[in-house]
Amino acid sequence: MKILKTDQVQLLDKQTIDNQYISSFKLMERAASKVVEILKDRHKLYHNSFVIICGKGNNGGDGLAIARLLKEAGAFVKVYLHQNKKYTPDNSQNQEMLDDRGIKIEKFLPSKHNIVIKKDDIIIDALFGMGLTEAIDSEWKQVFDLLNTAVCQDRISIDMPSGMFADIATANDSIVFKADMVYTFGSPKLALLLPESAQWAKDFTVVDINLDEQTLSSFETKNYYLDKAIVKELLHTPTKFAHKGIFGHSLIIGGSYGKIGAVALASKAALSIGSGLVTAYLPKCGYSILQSTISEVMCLTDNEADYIRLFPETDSYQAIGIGVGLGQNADTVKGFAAFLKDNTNKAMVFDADAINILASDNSLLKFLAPGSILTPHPKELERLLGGWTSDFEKMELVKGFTAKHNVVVVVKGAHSEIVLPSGDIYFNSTGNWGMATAGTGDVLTGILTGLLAQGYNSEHTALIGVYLHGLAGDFVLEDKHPHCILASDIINKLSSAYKEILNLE
Ligand SMILES: NC(=O)C1=CN([C@@H]2O[C@H](COP(=O)(O)OP(=O)(O)OC[C@H]3O[C@@H](n4cnc5c(N)ncnc54)[C@H](O)[C@@H]3O)[C@@H](O)[C@H]2O)[C@@H](O)CC1
Ligand SMILES: [K+]
Repeated sequence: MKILKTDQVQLLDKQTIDNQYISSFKLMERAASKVVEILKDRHKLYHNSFVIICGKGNNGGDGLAIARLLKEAGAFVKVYLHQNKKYTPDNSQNQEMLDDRGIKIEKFLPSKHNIVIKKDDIIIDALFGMGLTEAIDSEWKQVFDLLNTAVCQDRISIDMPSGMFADIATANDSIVFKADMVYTFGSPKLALLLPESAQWAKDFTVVDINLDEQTLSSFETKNYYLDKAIVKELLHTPTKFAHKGIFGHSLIIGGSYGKIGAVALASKAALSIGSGLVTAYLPKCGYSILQSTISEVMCLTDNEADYIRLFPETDSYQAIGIGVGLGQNADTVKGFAAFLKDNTNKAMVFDADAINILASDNSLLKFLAPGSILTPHPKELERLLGGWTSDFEKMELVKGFTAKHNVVVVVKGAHSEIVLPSGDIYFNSTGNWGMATAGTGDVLTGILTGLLAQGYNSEHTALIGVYLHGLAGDFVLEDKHPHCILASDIINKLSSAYKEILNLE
């Protein structure tokens, strides 16, 4: 799914109105009724009352229409409207419709208001949406403080949390509504996908309002929301003549004393995603552990007992994943550098200490084979790139890195960002907070290595792998609370993830 800029969203709304021969009022009505349908699932309408705070524009128009439709559905609503000289035509029309139905609209000024929030209320924020052009003025502070701190049942924003920009950074000290849930129209807005926005948008749901497909497909973008449709297109379907040779041989290099489990997880994940064969290369201390943990994995050991000094030959393998549990012993670091220089044509998956070693000696980066995949978590990324002042700046830094080294970077997080050498970014849509636990990164490394081994190119590997990893994590939630997820649970649900994408029972 494409992520659109503000001007594209505005043009798309306009083209939808033109091409579908509908009025802008009708489109607003469509948007409002979709939100009300979703609200009926989220809340028992009769148990709470909805306090709807509306602005002067079409975001406020949405709020007014939602108020009317909620009232018609039997809910108790209280409507506040920003007092203004001018409203958009659809906003005005919705005000009249509320008047006609005897639903009172209480007008307020930011500096003088009598908004009351009770503990059973659900706040709906429809003050500013995609029309926000500048930071909200300080005269609004007391209104937002009240809305953000009052005890209530739920805080919902329409389209965007008011005060938050959709595709540029919003300053940390800005006046912004703090939403538990944002119902955003058409496609996710870029800012909703970035970690720094979590303070204002805990979660979001994309509300499909049947915007014009033809216009949508004509838009150019560098940013995508990685969904099932994209991944389904990329997956190969093997024939009955397949044999283990064509599914490739993966090599997982890693492990040090006390961190052999990381190699076990990555190796098992590589097998489970479909690599035909998997060999693990680790220090001697890991041999018995690995052999007794996973029967299907072959094992090669270094001469050292507790860490890796000499790295293996790679000719027999279609894919290599390196770094899980590796440690940073001085001999390991030296061996790793020599290994990189010997393998400048072999695209690999780099994780954990492999990334830390690259970060501590930038001169090694020029030896990365084109198409390599790096999977840093935020701390590792910071070591690799230095700091940044906002997530928007971070994106630009990562794009510079992927272009310069011709590699793919997966920035791990709630919506992991897959950054391609072209500068295209895919934000993952699967996964949950329970996956922020030990070993899930090792599992991802194994998945990516196993996909590379099957002949997927690096870009497709990263897209398929990150999506399946998150989806498998979502399947774990069917029988576990997020707190209880183990990395190995994710491996056990990879099959369900595959089946879901391929629509198999
Ligand atoms: N255009 C359409 O057909 C549709 C629009 N929809 C809604 O319309 C919204 C956009 O509506 P609008 O373009 O009217 O804009 P908004 O309702 O988001 O904002 C209202 C107005 O506030 C003013 N403004 C901007 N920044 C301000 C600030 N810091 N302080 C005070 N005033 C400020 C601007 O003049 C802007 O036009 C979307 O977010 C969505 O909720 C939906 O109804 C779907 C259809
Ligand atoms: K809003």
